[in-house]
Amino acid sequence: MHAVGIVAAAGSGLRLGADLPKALVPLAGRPLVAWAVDTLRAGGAAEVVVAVPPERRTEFAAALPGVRLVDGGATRTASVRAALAAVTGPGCPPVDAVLVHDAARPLTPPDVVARVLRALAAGARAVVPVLPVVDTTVVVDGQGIVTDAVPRATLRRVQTPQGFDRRTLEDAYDALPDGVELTDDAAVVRAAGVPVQTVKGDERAAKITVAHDLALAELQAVRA
Ligand SMILES: Nc1ccn([C@@H]2O[C@H](COP(=O)(O)OP(=O)(O)OP(=O)(O)O)[C@@H](O)[C@H]2O)c(=O)n1
Ligand SMILES: C[C@](O)(CO)[C@H](O)COP(=O)(O)O
Repeated sequence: MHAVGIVAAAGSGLRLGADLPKALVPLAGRPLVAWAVDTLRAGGAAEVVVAVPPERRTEFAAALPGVRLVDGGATRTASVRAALAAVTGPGCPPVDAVLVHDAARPLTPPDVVARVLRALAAGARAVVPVLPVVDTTVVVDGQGIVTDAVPRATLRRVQTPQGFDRRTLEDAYDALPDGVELTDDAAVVRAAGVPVQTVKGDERAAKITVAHDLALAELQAVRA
């Protein structure tokens, strides 16, 4: 199966609060985005394209020598849409599958990529890695008072990379009206009525959102 990888790396990382775009923040001396590119390659992506903040292209090019960059957009949905057009548009080599990964999940083991690819090869049109919810989960009102508890046996935390049959992902993005922003690509294909299959995720694929996440990842990277 010929799979291409897209890394969404055009976010600013407001919640992390670094003085660099989050994808350029170093983890064990290497930018987060470089870890994410390596994961996709090691897991089986034949080519990787990275959506970057247009105004920071020079720094991303220096961090990722030889990697194809595209200008990302103001939202994750816009960034993935731009990268998808670049890897599947007219004149691009034929591609069976697309893997969409977050630069913000640098320590994702290549095994997760391989599980997603195996599910696609077995016939799934859309695949996401997931983990169970381990905390009691509640609903609160406007005053922060708990009003209900959510049964969690069927809840899952969704990670990346998410894998798609190429045509399925293209058609779903084409059908998504401009201006509609969804938090991930599985939501885009679900909006088009496509069933999304799950495979086992990995705690090491945690997303770096706040400073504590980066501190934990540093410890993990040192031990790996
Ligand atoms: N316009 C955007 C926004 C986000 N992303 C990417 O989507 C992934 C997941 O987003 P998140 O972790 O929420 O990153 P940020 O949007 O940068 O974080 P924040 O909301 O704290 O600013 C990240 O790898 C981020 O670079 C992107 O490519 N383009
Ligand atoms: C794509 C994602 O990482 C899956 O868990 C997540 O939805 C991104 O979250 P964001 O906060 O909306 O960027």
